[in-house]
Amino acid sequence: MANLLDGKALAQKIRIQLQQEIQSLQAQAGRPPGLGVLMVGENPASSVYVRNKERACEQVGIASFGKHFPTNITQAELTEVIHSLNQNSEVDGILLQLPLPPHLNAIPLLYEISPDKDVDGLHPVNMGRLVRGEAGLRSCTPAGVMQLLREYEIEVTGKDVVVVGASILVGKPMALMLLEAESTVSITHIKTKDLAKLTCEAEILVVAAGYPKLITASHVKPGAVVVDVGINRLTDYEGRKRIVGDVDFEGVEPLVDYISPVPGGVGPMTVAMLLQNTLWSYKQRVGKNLE
Ligand SMILES: Nc1nc(=O)c2c([nH]1)NC[C@@H]1CN(c3ccc(C(=O)N[C@@H](CCC(=O)O)C(=O)O)cc3)C=[N+]21
Repeated sequence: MANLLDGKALAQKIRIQLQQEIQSLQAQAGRPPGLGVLMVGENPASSVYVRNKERACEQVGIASFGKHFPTNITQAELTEVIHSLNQNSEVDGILLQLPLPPHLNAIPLLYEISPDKDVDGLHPVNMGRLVRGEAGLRSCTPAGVMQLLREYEIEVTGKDVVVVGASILVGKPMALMLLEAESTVSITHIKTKDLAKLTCEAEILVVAAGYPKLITASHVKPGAVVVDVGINRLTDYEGRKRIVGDVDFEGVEPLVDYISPVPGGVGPMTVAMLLQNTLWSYKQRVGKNLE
Protein backbone atom coordinates (compact mmCIF):
# COMPACT_ATOMS: atom_id res chain seq x y z
CA MET A 1 0.00 0.00 0.00
CA ALA A 2 1.32 3.40 -0.99
CA ASN A 3 1.49 6.37 1.36
CA LEU A 4 -0.94 9.14 0.46
CA LEU A 5 0.41 12.63 -0.19
CA ASP A 6 -2.40 14.34 1.67
CA GLY A 7 -2.57 17.82 0.18
CA LYS A 8 -5.86 18.55 1.85
CA ALA A 9 -4.38 18.08 5.32
CA LEU A 10 -1.21 20.02 4.52
CA ALA A 11 -3.20 22.87 2.96
CA GLN A 12 -5.29 23.09 6.11
CA LYS A 13 -2.14 23.25 8.24
CA ILE A 14 -0.69 26.00 6.04
CA ARG A 15 -3.92 27.99 6.20
CA ILE A 16 -3.82 27.97 10.01
CA GLN A 17 -0.22 29.25 9.95
CA LEU A 18 -1.13 31.94 7.41
CA GLN A 19 -4.13 33.00 9.44
CA GLN A 20 -2.01 33.53 12.55
CA GLU A 21 0.67 35.43 10.66
CA ILE A 22 -1.91 37.63 8.93
CA GLN A 23 -3.61 38.39 12.23
CA SER A 24 -0.44 39.73 13.80
CA LEU A 25 0.80 41.61 10.70
CA GLN A 26 -2.56 43.20 10.05
CA ALA A 27 -2.55 44.89 13.47
CA GLN A 28 0.71 46.64 12.59
CA ALA A 29 0.03 47.30 8.91
CA GLY A 30 -3.49 48.64 9.42
CA ARG A 31 -5.04 46.57 6.63
CA PRO A 32 -5.41 42.91 5.67
CA PRO A 33 -3.78 41.42 2.55
CA GLY A 34 -6.02 41.75 -0.53
CA LEU A 35 -6.51 39.42 -3.50
CA GLY A 36 -8.42 40.06 -6.71
CA VAL A 37 -9.43 37.01 -8.72
CA LEU A 38 -10.84 37.85 -12.15
CA MET A 39 -13.09 35.28 -13.72
CA VAL A 40 -14.83 35.57 -17.08
CA GLY A 41 -17.79 33.44 -18.18
CA GLU A 42 -18.93 30.06 -16.89
CA ASN A 43 -16.15 27.47 -16.89
CA PRO A 44 -17.16 24.79 -14.33
CA ALA A 45 -13.56 23.95 -13.34
CA SER A 46 -12.79 27.62 -12.83
CA SER A 47 -15.96 28.11 -10.77
CA VAL A 48 -14.89 25.38 -8.32
CA TYR A 49 -11.45 26.89 -8.01
CA VAL A 50 -12.74 30.42 -7.51
CA ARG A 51 -15.23 29.23 -4.90
CA ASN A 52 -12.53 27.30 -2.99
CA LYS A 53 -10.23 30.28 -3.17
CA GLU A 54 -12.82 32.71 -1.80
CA ARG A 55 -13.61 30.41 1.10
CA ALA A 56 -9.89 30.01 1.84
CA CYS A 57 -9.32 33.80 1.71
CA GLU A 58 -12.09 34.31 4.21
CA GLN A 59 -10.66 31.66 6.52
CA VAL A 60 -7.18 33.20 6.67
CA GLY A 61 -8.25 36.86 6.68
CA ILE A 62 -7.40 37.94 3.13
CA ALA A 63 -9.81 40.51 1.68
CA SER A 64 -11.34 39.47 -1.66
CA PHE A 65 -11.46 41.96 -4.52
CA GLY A 66 -12.71 39.28 -6.90
CA LYS A 67 -14.89 40.04 -9.86
CA HIS A 68 -16.93 37.74 -12.05
CA PHE A 69 -17.55 39.14 -15.53
CA PRO A 70 -20.03 38.09 -18.20
CA THR A 71 -18.59 36.21 -21.21
CA ASN A 72 -19.05 39.27 -23.44
CA ILE A 73 -16.62 41.57 -21.58
CA THR A 74 -14.12 43.09 -24.04
CA GLN A 75 -10.33 42.92 -23.99
CA ALA A 76 -10.19 46.69 -23.37
CA GLU A 77 -12.61 46.52 -20.43
CA LEU A 78 -10.69 43.69 -18.81
CA THR A 79 -7.42 45.58 -19.33
CA GLU A 80 -8.99 48.57 -17.55
CA VAL A 81 -10.00 46.36 -14.61
CA ILE A 82 -6.44 45.04 -14.30
CA HIS A 83 -5.04 48.58 -14.37
CA SER A 84 -7.36 49.69 -11.58
CA LEU A 85 -6.35 46.71 -9.42
CA ASN A 86 -2.68 47.51 -10.14
CA GLN A 87 -3.34 51.02 -8.78
CA ASN A 88 -5.38 49.89 -5.77
CA SER A 89 -3.11 50.03 -2.70
CA GLU A 90 -5.31 47.54 -0.82
CA VAL A 91 -4.71 44.83 -3.43
CA ASP A 92 -1.58 42.68 -3.15
CA GLY A 93 -2.45 39.94 -5.61
CA ILE A 94 -4.22 39.72 -8.97
CA LEU A 95 -5.10 36.44 -10.65
CA LEU A 96 -6.69 36.10 -14.05
CA GLN A 97 -8.49 32.79 -14.07
CA LEU A 98 -7.70 30.76 -17.20
CA PRO A 99 -8.88 29.68 -19.70
CA LEU A 100 -10.64 32.75 -21.07
CA PRO A 101 -13.46 32.67 -23.63
CA PRO A 102 -12.06 32.46 -27.19
CA HIS A 103 -12.59 36.15 -28.10
CA LEU A 104 -10.19 37.22 -25.34
CA ASN A 105 -6.41 36.99 -25.65
CA ALA A 106 -4.83 35.92 -22.36
CA ILE A 107 -1.18 36.69 -23.12
CA PRO A 108 -1.42 40.50 -23.45
CA LEU A 109 -3.65 40.57 -20.36
CA LEU A 110 -1.07 38.62 -18.34
CA TYR A 111 1.50 41.24 -19.35
CA GLU A 112 -0.73 43.98 -17.88
CA ILE A 113 -0.74 42.51 -14.35
CA SER A 114 1.96 44.24 -12.32
CA PRO A 115 4.73 41.64 -11.73
CA ASP A 116 4.68 42.59 -8.03
CA LYS A 117 1.01 41.55 -7.79
CA ASP A 118 1.24 38.54 -10.08
CA VAL A 119 0.40 35.86 -7.48
CA ASP A 120 0.02 33.27 -10.26
CA GLY A 121 3.67 33.76 -11.25
CA LEU A 122 2.72 33.88 -14.93
CA HIS A 123 4.14 37.29 -15.86
CA PRO A 124 7.28 37.00 -18.03
CA VAL A 125 9.25 38.85 -15.33
CA ASN A 126 8.34 36.25 -12.71
CA MET A 127 8.89 33.34 -15.09
CA GLY A 128 12.27 34.91 -15.94
CA ARG A 129 13.11 35.17 -12.23
CA LEU A 130 12.28 31.47 -11.87
CA VAL A 131 14.53 30.58 -14.83
CA ARG A 132 17.36 32.59 -13.26
CA GLY A 133 16.78 31.26 -9.72
CA GLU A 134 15.97 34.73 -8.33
CA ALA A 135 13.40 35.43 -5.61
CA GLY A 136 9.96 36.24 -6.96
CA LEU A 137 6.35 35.10 -7.15
CA ARG A 138 6.22 31.43 -8.12
CA SER A 139 3.48 29.57 -9.95
CA CYS A 140 1.04 28.14 -7.38
CA THR A 141 0.49 24.55 -8.53
CA PRO A 142 4.17 23.60 -8.96
CA ALA A 143 5.03 25.47 -5.73
CA GLY A 144 2.35 23.35 -4.04
CA VAL A 145 3.88 20.15 -5.40
CA MET A 146 7.32 21.16 -4.09
CA GLN A 147 5.89 21.91 -0.65
CA LEU A 148 4.01 18.59 -0.60
CA LEU A 149 7.24 16.70 -1.37
CA ARG A 150 9.05 18.67 1.34
CA GLU A 151 6.35 17.91 3.92
CA TYR A 152 6.76 14.16 3.34
CA GLU A 153 10.56 14.50 3.40
CA ILE A 154 10.86 13.17 -0.13
CA GLU A 155 14.38 13.99 -1.28
CA VAL A 156 14.47 15.67 -4.70
CA THR A 157 18.18 16.46 -5.07
CA GLY A 158 19.86 14.11 -7.50
CA LYS A 159 16.66 12.20 -8.26
CA ASP A 160 15.47 11.25 -11.73
CA VAL A 161 12.23 13.15 -12.14
CA VAL A 162 9.84 13.12 -15.09
CA VAL A 163 7.22 15.81 -15.65
CA VAL A 164 4.41 14.80 -17.99
CA GLY A 165 3.03 17.94 -19.65
CA ALA A 166 4.71 21.18 -20.69
CA SER A 167 2.10 23.87 -20.03
CA ILE A 168 2.94 27.42 -18.94
CA LEU A 169 0.69 27.01 -15.88
CA VAL A 170 2.22 23.76 -14.58
CA GLY A 171 4.65 21.66 -16.63
CA LYS A 172 7.31 24.25 -17.47
CA PRO A 173 7.50 26.01 -14.08
CA MET A 174 7.33 22.57 -12.39
CA ALA A 175 10.39 21.39 -14.32
CA LEU A 176 12.25 24.61 -13.47
CA MET A 177 11.50 24.30 -9.73
CA LEU A 178 12.66 20.67 -9.78
CA LEU A 179 15.82 21.77 -11.58
CA GLU A 180 16.32 24.50 -8.96
CA ALA A 181 16.11 21.71 -6.35
CA GLU A 182 18.86 19.89 -8.28
CA SER A 183 16.96 16.92 -9.62
CA THR A 184 17.56 15.52 -13.10
CA VAL A 185 14.40 16.52 -14.91
CA SER A 186 12.87 15.32 -18.15
CA ILE A 187 9.72 16.84 -19.64
CA THR A 188 7.42 14.78 -21.82
CA HIS A 189 4.63 16.16 -23.97
CA ILE A 190 2.18 15.31 -26.71
CA LYS A 191 4.92 14.54 -29.28
CA THR A 192 6.98 12.34 -26.97
CA LYS A 193 7.69 9.08 -28.86
CA ASP A 194 7.57 6.57 -26.00
CA LEU A 195 5.96 7.98 -22.87
CA ALA A 196 6.11 4.76 -20.82
CA LYS A 197 9.81 4.25 -21.57
CA LEU A 198 10.58 7.60 -19.91
CA THR A 199 8.06 7.50 -17.07
CA CYS A 200 9.23 4.00 -16.06
CA GLU A 201 12.65 5.51 -15.31
CA ALA A 202 11.22 8.15 -12.96
CA GLU A 203 11.89 7.99 -9.23
CA ILE A 204 9.47 10.91 -8.96
CA LEU A 205 6.73 11.28 -11.57
CA VAL A 206 4.68 14.48 -11.80
CA VAL A 207 1.71 14.25 -14.14
CA ALA A 208 0.04 17.39 -15.47
CA ALA A 209 -1.33 16.42 -18.87
CA GLY A 210 -5.09 16.76 -18.58
CA TYR A 211 -5.99 13.21 -19.71
CA PRO A 212 -7.81 10.86 -17.34
CA LYS A 213 -5.94 7.57 -16.79
CA LEU A 214 -3.04 8.59 -19.05
CA ILE A 215 -0.67 7.02 -16.52
CA THR A 216 -1.33 3.34 -15.76
CA ALA A 217 0.52 0.57 -13.91
CA SER A 218 2.70 -0.02 -16.98
CA HIS A 219 3.98 3.58 -16.83
CA VAL A 220 5.50 3.57 -13.35
CA LYS A 221 8.65 2.31 -11.68
CA PRO A 222 7.87 0.18 -8.61
CA GLY A 223 8.55 2.21 -5.47
CA ALA A 224 8.24 5.56 -7.25
CA VAL A 225 6.62 8.76 -5.96
CA VAL A 226 3.66 9.76 -8.14
CA VAL A 227 2.17 13.26 -8.01
CA ASP A 228 -1.08 13.64 -9.91
CA VAL A 229 -1.80 17.25 -10.92
CA GLY A 230 -4.72 16.38 -13.23
CA ILE A 231 -8.21 17.73 -12.55
CA ASN A 232 -10.64 16.05 -14.99
CA ARG A 233 -14.38 16.36 -14.57
CA LEU A 234 -16.21 13.17 -15.52
CA THR A 235 -19.85 12.13 -15.41
CA ASP A 236 -20.23 8.44 -14.57
CA TYR A 237 -22.82 6.06 -16.03
CA GLU A 238 -25.26 6.97 -13.28
CA GLY A 239 -24.98 10.67 -14.14
CA ARG A 240 -22.92 11.53 -11.07
CA LYS A 241 -20.20 14.12 -11.53
CA ARG A 242 -16.79 13.49 -10.05
CA ILE A 243 -13.23 14.62 -10.56
CA VAL A 244 -10.36 12.32 -11.41
CA GLY A 245 -6.67 12.91 -12.02
CA ASP A 246 -4.43 11.86 -14.90
CA VAL A 247 -3.29 8.71 -13.08
CA ASP A 248 -5.22 5.43 -12.90
CA PHE A 249 -5.13 5.48 -9.11
CA GLU A 250 -6.42 1.92 -8.49
CA GLY A 251 -3.88 0.43 -10.91
CA VAL A 252 -0.88 2.51 -9.86
CA GLU A 253 -1.32 2.81 -6.09
CA PRO A 254 -0.32 -0.80 -5.22
CA LEU A 255 3.02 -0.40 -7.04
CA VAL A 256 4.35 2.88 -5.69
CA ASP A 257 5.65 4.26 -2.38
CA TYR A 258 3.79 7.57 -2.46
CA ILE A 259 0.86 8.86 -4.50
CA SER A 260 -1.27 12.01 -4.35
CA PRO A 261 -5.04 11.48 -4.59
CA VAL A 262 -7.52 13.48 -6.68
CA PRO A 263 -9.38 15.16 -5.11
CA GLY A 264 -7.48 15.99 -1.93
CA GLY A 265 -3.94 16.11 -3.33
CA VAL A 266 -2.42 18.91 -5.36
CA GLY A 267 -5.66 20.93 -5.84
CA PRO A 268 -5.93 22.21 -2.26
CA MET A 269 -2.18 22.94 -2.28
CA THR A 270 -2.64 25.24 -5.28
CA VAL A 271 -5.11 27.29 -3.27
CA ALA A 272 -2.81 27.32 -0.22
CA MET A 273 0.11 28.57 -2.35
CA LEU A 274 -2.06 31.31 -3.80
CA LEU A 275 -2.74 32.54 -0.26
CA GLN A 276 0.95 32.21 0.61
CA ASN A 277 1.94 34.22 -2.47
CA THR A 278 -0.58 36.90 -1.59
CA LEU A 279 0.89 37.14 1.91
CA TRP A 280 4.42 37.30 0.48
CA SER A 281 3.41 40.10 -1.84
CA TYR A 282 1.67 41.93 1.03
CA LYS A 283 4.78 41.68 3.18
CA GLN A 284 6.88 43.15 0.38
CA ARG A 285 4.42 46.05 0.16
CA VAL A 286 3.75 46.81 3.84
CA GLY A 287 7.16 45.68 5.10
CA LYS A 288 8.67 49.14 4.74
CA ASN A 289 5.97 50.62 7.01
CA LEU A 290 6.66 48.04 9.72
CA GLU A 291 10.37 48.69 10.06
N1 LIG B 1 -4.74 31.66 -13.71
C1 LIG B 1 -5.06 30.45 -13.25
N2 LIG B 1 -4.40 29.93 -12.18
C2 LIG B 1 -4.73 28.69 -11.70
O1 LIG B 1 -4.10 28.21 -10.73
C3 LIG B 1 -5.79 27.96 -12.33
C4 LIG B 1 -6.43 28.56 -13.42
N3 LIG B 1 -6.04 29.78 -13.87
N4 LIG B 1 -7.41 27.92 -14.08
C5 LIG B 1 -7.92 26.62 -13.66
C6 LIG B 1 -6.88 25.83 -12.92
C7 LIG B 1 -7.48 24.73 -12.07
N5 LIG B 1 -7.11 25.04 -10.72
C8 LIG B 1 -7.57 24.34 -9.59
C9 LIG B 1 -7.09 24.61 -8.34
C10 LIG B 1 -7.58 23.97 -7.22
C11 LIG B 1 -8.55 23.01 -7.33
C12 LIG B 1 -9.05 22.34 -6.10
O2 LIG B 1 -9.19 22.96 -5.06
N6 LIG B 1 -9.34 21.04 -6.13
C13 LIG B 1 -9.86 20.30 -4.99
C14 LIG B 1 -11.36 20.15 -5.04
C15 LIG B 1 -11.92 19.87 -6.40
C16 LIG B 1 -13.43 19.62 -6.43
O3 LIG B 1 -14.05 19.50 -5.36
O4 LIG B 1 -13.97 19.58 -7.55
C17 LIG B 1 -9.14 18.96 -4.93
O5 LIG B 1 -8.45 18.58 -5.89
O6 LIG B 1 -9.25 18.29 -3.91
C18 LIG B 1 -9.04 22.70 -8.58
C19 LIG B 1 -8.55 23.37 -9.71
C20 LIG B 1 -6.39 26.18 -10.70
N7 LIG B 1 -6.21 26.70 -11.92
